[in-house]
Amino acid sequence: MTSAPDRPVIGVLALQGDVREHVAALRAEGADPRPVRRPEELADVDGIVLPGGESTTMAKLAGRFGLLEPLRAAVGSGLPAYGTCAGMILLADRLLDAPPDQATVGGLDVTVRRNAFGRQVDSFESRVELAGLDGGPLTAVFIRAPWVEDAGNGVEVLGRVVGGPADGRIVAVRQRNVVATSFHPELTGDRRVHALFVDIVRRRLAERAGADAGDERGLSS
Ligand SMILES: NC(=O)CC[C@H](N)C(=O)O
Repeated sequence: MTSAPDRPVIGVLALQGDVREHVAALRAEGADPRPVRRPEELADVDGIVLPGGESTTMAKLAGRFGLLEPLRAAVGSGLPAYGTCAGMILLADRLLDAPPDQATVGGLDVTVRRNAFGRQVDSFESRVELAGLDGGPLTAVFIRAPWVEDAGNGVEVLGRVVGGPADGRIVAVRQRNVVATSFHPELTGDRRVHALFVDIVRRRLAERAGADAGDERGLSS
């Protein structure tokens, strides 16, 4: 991980799902996005995006491509990660309404319910206000989306649904360097969540560069 903090290398898990849209949004925010399909590619990134798609398929493919354990280890040791929709499901420590053998990467101390908005409601749009995001509510596109059923103490709730039958449901969370949204900002052209994530990645790179410089000067042991 030797990238310059101003142009961090951000991987997009490219096994299935809406990879291209994330690549475009990350590039527009000044990152150097790269598709990740193999463990060697994961080793080169400063952050990782887990896209929307089908979480059962993605989890199976991640296992088959030997990526599940490396992803767990990387996210577990602080690699910034951002998951949208199926990506949120992959980052959850616990799942509801999932096949019993569905594996996750984990890293977020949350219980996520798959297809939570009901089968009739395949997709819809809603305005969601996100904590810490300037510029007013964003248009959230939900597609067979999950929600966060409950969140542990260390998890910051960034956004909830307002109004309708799902009023108050948690749809955006952050725990340290891990961010997840039930919806798909990569599909709307509103790049504020990607900007937030790129900023998390940049800050971590800068911190690590500072720590390394300290090591070289013998300032830390
Ligand atoms: N748009 C999406 O990512 C849908 C997620 C899908 N329902 C799943 O469970 O994986």
